[in-house]
Amino acid sequence: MIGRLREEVCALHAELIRWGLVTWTAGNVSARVPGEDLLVIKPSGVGYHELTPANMVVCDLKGTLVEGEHSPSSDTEAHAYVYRNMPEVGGVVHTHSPYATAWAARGEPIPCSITAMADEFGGDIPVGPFALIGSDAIGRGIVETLRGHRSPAVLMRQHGPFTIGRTAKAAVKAAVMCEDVARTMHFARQLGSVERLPAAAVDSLHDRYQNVYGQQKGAR
Ligand SMILES: O=C(CO)[C@@H](O)[C@@H](O)COP(=O)(O)O
Repeated sequence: MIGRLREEVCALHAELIRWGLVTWTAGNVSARVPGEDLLVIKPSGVGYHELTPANMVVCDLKGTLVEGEHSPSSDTEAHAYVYRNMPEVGGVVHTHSPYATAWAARGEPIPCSITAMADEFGGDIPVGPFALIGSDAIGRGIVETLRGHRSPAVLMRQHGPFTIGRTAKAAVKAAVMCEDVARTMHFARQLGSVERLPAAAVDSLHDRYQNVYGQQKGAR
């Protein structure tokens, strides 16, 4: 299981580069090890082109290194705090994607004014508190903001987006969609005012997208 997760987490880091969500060594992806108090995450400060399944790091859910030659990501404690406090979460992602990070820099939630936001986020993308790196403060801010919230993304104030998902792949998808809607809403706001969708429409769109869209059972 851990070997497969090393491969999956390594491959998902390449998606952050592919979708233009990170610069240099910023950002990180982790996956919970099912049934274990463990997570797999990238090594800190290692270039994306140098990441391999073998240099992924295994930590316990306090953020302590369990297996690996490298120091774990600076955000390991934040990811670990989320896993300890949100048992339904299987993956956590952090990026510095430019448009979402610009909304975070302003401390402004992204208003749910387009159907793509209702689909993936079920409402606004909220802002979490500013917190310094290197403790579980960021993790506390993520959990405080997202617990009971439909959005899988939070804009940590003056820092950048963190996303969660049932799997690491779902958390990466949320990070990709977060940057996509942050960009669209940036353009919309630049050229005029925007209006939120009616709550009933958001509920209906979110339900369809989460439960029917695509090849899900009952889609036909
Ligand atoms: O923003 C932060 C920490 O929150 C960056 O240092 C982070 O994106 C990358 O750090 P790591 O290389 O994962 O240690």
